[in-house]
Amino acid sequence: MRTAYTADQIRAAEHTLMATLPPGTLMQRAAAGLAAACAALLGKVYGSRVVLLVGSGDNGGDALWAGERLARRGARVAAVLAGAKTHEAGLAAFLRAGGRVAERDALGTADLVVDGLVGIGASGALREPYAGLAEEANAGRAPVVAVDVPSGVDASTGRVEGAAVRARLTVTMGALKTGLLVDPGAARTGRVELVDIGLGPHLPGPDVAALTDGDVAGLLPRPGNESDKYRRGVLGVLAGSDLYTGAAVLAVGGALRAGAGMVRYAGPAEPVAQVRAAWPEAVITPLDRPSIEDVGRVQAWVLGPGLGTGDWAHELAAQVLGTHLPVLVDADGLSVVAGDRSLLRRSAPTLITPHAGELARLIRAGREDIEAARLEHARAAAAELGVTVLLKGSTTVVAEESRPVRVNPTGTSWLATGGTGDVLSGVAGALLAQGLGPYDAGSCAAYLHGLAGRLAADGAPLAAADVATAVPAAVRALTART
Ligand SMILES: NC(=O)C1=CN([C@@H]2O[C@H](COP(=O)(O)OP(=O)(O)OC[C@H]3O[C@@H](n4cnc5c(N)ncnc54)[C@H](O)[C@@H]3O)[C@@H](O)[C@H]2O)[C@@H](O)CC1
Ligand SMILES: [K+]
Repeated sequence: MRTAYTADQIRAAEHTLMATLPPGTLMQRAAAGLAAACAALLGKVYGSRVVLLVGSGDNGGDALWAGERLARRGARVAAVLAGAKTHEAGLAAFLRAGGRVAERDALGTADLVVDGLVGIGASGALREPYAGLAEEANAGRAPVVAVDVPSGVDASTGRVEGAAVRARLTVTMGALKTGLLVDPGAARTGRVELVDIGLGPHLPGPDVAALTDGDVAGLLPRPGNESDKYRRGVLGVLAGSDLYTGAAVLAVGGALRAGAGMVRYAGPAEPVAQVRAAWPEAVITPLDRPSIEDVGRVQAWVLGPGLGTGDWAHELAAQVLGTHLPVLVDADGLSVVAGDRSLLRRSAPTLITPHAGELARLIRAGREDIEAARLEHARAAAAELGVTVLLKGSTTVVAEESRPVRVNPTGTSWLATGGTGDVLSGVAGALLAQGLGPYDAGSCAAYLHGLAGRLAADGAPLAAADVATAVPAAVRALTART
C-alpha cells in the first residue's frame, strides 16, 4: 500500500521529529537524497550544467543544499533566486562550493533544472516571478526535477490553479503527499522518488492510499477446494432496457470475467435476448413487470446501467435497495436515487459508482467544482449519503467514511470511452458478491479495470468489451508480478 499525507500532517510530523535532532539535520537528509537522484538522472555529474530555481522558503533551501553537493562533485550549478529572500545558510554553502547566482536566461543552457520554488508551504496559484519561471522550465529541453512537489501543484489536494511545473522526476521528502497521487497534480510529477528522512514513526493515519499489485492480489477472492458456484458468489444484475441493451451485456460480461460464481440477469425482452446471445453462462429471468421476486438467490446486486429512469427503474431500485444485501448503484440507478435520496438510507453496504456529472446531481454540486476537487467531493459525498463512493475519472477515487481515500493508480485515458463504466460495475459487483466489502470491492475493481484497460489498449484505442475480455489477463499479470 502506498500511503500519502496532507501538508499539515507532514508538517506536524516534521516538527515532532525535528525536536529530537540537531538543527538542519532533516534538510541535509533531504538534500542528500535530492542530489543523489539528480546525479542518477544526469548520469555524469562532472561538467554538467544544473540550474536551480530557488524560492524563498525551505523548498529553496533543499535545492541549494543539493546544488552544493552537485557543485562539489564538479557540476556547474547556477541558482536563479526567485524570492524576496533566500535560505541564508543554504546560499552561503552553495556559493562556498563554487555555485553561482544567475539570471533566468541560464535556463536556456541547462542539462537539468531543479524546481525548488515552493513545496508544502505554498498557498494558492503561483505568483510572479515563480509562475513565469515554471512555464519557462516546462518549455525548455532539460528535464525538471521537482523538490518535494512540482511547484504549482497543491500538495494536499493535487489542485492546479494556473502555472505548474511539469516534472520528469519528483523527489519527495519523508512521505508521499496526497497531491502527488491525485490528478491534475499527479499528471505533473513524472516518476516519484521518496527520500527517507526518518519521518515514518511520527506520521498519523494516512490521508489517502493507493493499492499495489500485491495488495490487490492479496484481497482478491480465490476459489478454494470447498467452492462451488453458489459459494463463489452469485451476483444479480438489473441493467438494460429495450432502448439500451449494450449496458446489460457489458455489465454481465465484466461480472463473469471477475470471478462471480454465477451471474443472474433480469430485464426486459430486448436486453434479455442480447445477454442470452452474448453470455450463455448467465442465468436469465425475463421481466414483464418490475419485480425481483423470481430472480432467485443472490449475494449482491448491480443496479442501473442502461436501466432507464422511469417508474420501472424506480420500482426495481426500491426493491433492491430494500434488501439486506450489498448493492452497487451506477448510471441510471444514480439518477433514480438522485431524485429520491431516501432510497440510500439502508443498513447493508451500498457502493455508488458515479462520474463527476452523476455525483453533481446526487449531492447538488457543480460538475466543474467536483472535477477540480475530486477527493474532497468524494469524501464529502460518502459522509453525506452514508455510502461508499467510487468517483470515476482521470484519477478514480474510492471514499468511505473514516477510511483513507483509495486512489487508483492504474487508470489509462484509453478507458474514457462508452461502456467501460458498465464493465466496471460488473467487475465491482462480482467482487461484492464474492464477499469483499464495498471499499475493497470498489478499489480492487478500479485497479483491475485500469490494468485490463491498459492491457486491452496497449497504446491503441479499445472498445469496452475488450476491457471485460482482458480482466482475467489483468488478474494473471498482477499475480505473476507479486
Ligand atoms: N522543515 C524541514 O526541516 C524540512 C523541510 N523540507 C522542505 O521544506 C519545504 C517547506 O518549506 P517552507 O515551509 O519554508 O515552505 P515552502 O518553501 O514550500 O514555501 C514557502 C515560501 O513560498 C512563498 N509562497 C507561498 N505560496 C506562494 C505562491 N503561491 N507563489 C509564490 N510564492 C509563494 C511563501 O511566501 C514562503 O516564502 C518542504 O516542501 C520541503 O521541500 C524538507 O527538506 C524536509 C525537512
Ligand atoms: K518544488
